[in-house]
Amino acid sequence: MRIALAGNPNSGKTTLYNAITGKNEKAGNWAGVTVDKKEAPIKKILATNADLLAVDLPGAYSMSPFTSEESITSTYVKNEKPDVIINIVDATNLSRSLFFTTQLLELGIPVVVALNKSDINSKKETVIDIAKLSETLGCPVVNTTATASKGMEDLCAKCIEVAGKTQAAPYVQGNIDLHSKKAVEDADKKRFDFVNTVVTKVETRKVKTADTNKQDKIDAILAHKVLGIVIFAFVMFWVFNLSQATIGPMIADALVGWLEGIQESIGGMVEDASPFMQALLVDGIVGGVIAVLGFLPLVMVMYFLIALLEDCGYMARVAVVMDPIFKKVGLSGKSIIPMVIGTGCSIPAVMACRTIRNERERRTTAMLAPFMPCGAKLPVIALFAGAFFADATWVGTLMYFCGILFILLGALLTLKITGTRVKPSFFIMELPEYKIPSLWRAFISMMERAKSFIIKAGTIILVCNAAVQIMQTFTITLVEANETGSDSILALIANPFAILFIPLGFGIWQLAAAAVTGFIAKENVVGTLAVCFAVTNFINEDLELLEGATSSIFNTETFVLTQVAALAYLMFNLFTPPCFAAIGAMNSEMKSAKWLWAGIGLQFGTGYVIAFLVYQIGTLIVDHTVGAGFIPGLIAVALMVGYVLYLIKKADAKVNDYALNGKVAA
Ligand SMILES: Nc1nc2c(ncn2[C@@H]2O[C@H](COP(=O)(O)OP(=O)(O)OP(=O)(O)O)[C@@H](O)[C@H]2O)c(=O)[nH]1
Ligand SMILES: [Mg+2]
Repeated sequence: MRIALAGNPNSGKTTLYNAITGKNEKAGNWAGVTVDKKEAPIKKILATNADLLAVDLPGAYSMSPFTSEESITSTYVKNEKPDVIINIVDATNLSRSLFFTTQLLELGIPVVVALNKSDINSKKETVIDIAKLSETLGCPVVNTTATASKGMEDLCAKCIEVAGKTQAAPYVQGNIDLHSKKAVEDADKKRFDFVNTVVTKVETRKVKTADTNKQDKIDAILAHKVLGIVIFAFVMFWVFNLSQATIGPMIADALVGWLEGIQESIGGMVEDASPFMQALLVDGIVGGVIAVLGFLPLVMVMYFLIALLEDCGYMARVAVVMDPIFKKVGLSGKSIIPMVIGTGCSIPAVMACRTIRNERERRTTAMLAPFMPCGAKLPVIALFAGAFFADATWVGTLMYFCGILFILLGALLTLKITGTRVKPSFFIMELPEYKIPSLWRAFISMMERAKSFIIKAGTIILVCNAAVQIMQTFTITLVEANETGSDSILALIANPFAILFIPLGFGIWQLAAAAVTGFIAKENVVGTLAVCFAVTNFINEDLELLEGATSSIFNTETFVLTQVAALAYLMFNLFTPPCFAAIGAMNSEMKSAKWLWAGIGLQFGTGYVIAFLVYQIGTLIVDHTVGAGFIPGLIAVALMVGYVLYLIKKADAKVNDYALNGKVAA
């Protein structure tokens, strides 16, 4: 038996789904977290009857969808005909929620209403007469608190009870002309009137204005147009400080020590094997994986903090703060949600673009969201911040805000190139109430993400490291490469790229190889460097600054990477296209090959130009002379800029053309 969970955004569908299925799908304190349907069997303890299947759906305000994720919900309940619908209603906002409820009740599928967040109602002394509501709606109503798994048995029992039965709809719209805006509006108004009479009948509120005033006062500061941005910068600084400079590295130190112990014992076990096999297993596979895993605590602390910020309702305010800025470049505050999600991983971030109604805005956001430093890029940031910049915190924060800046610039460029005159899209975001974030939920969310980080390290990263180790050990004729590996297969493949990177300050084959493997997965940058330089522990003293600017491993006899070049390299890795998986997600959300290739082109262009500017201008400031490869680099950058200007001009001409024709017609 299939039970669909449907209801308004942010009503607690996913939390309830997790409670009855034992899954850990992402829930968050804002509207539009779930963008795709998810299915899982309901836990046996909740129902004596076996095969119950729950389907979590994206939030919807009505059966006539506005956004593509809303249409997933309406299409699902209409076409897939679930056996029962659990309509999750936010009990703190009955009048808004029941609009959708009355529509669901018209479908002829048995409905059970879950009056969720009933804990908040008890606190606020809002009382809802369940018996009366159930009688008026003609379906069972159950009080639930999904966060505490309360009311779940009752809910499941009611579902089994109503399955296969018919319910009379309390309100029937009748036939109207769906093409007439007026007719639809009138019908909606009538429905609202009906809902309001129901609410007045069943709900008694003890009005507590003091409470809402307190929220408004906090919002006046946190969502203030200027102060809000300063506070956001301050908050992100602390997120990076705790995750990358203080708590994160402390835990990482202990973890790496322990992992190195394991590596040694594995080394002991294969003492008798051939030197090649030893190197492959101990340095290549185990060493490379450990180098990446060493950063796990940093990533976990960051995930934990972001989860807390999401849960308390702060991130929804950030969207409001950013809205006016994003509007100027043709996006809206809605685009900030994919970016917040992007600090975890670009794939769900790109998928979250579905909540954006305007097609151009949606594609632009999907193309630019990967500029946010995701969890996989964090180890790269931490490595370079630690190795080259004693104060690790500002590097991470800077990269975060550079990500936002490049998103804004990219959006502006896209706007100019597509030649669209911006019709400001309205951004209405319901601000969730502030609440004390749950440490437990943040912990669960952190563990869920940590699990995928570990799995990735043990699979893709492991295989890549092994491949890199093998390619570094042998020449193309399959004899052993020299000590430095400069005649190895890896060097052979990486050298052409290294030449392209000379104007960016890192024309070194090892670094080029790491940047290239980074397109498979960004953690590979760290893994490949670990294998190439035979370093396992990037966290502790190995990388402490030497006197002067650069760290020990990047300051060998063969090459010296300056601080400026290191920053350019870091930015190149962060702001070129994301990993292949994220590009796949971009492809499926954009649904246009032209946009996809333009997006990848823009990402490559951005990374290259930024790295060039950082390296050349930085070198000019530090050494009073431009860096290597300045002229060829300048030509390459000028060509890219020229091409973009040409596209803008072409778009402008098209727009003027329209304007002219318009005049003629008038
Ligand atoms: N106090 C309280 N909070 C709840 C309850 N159920 C859910 N929440 C919170 O409400 C917020 C939204 O929960 P989600 O489960 O993500 O809501 P959703 O309906 O799946 O939202 P979308 O996927 O965006 O449509 C989260 O911050 C939850 O912790 C509840 O019973 N009581
Ligand atoms: Mg959800």
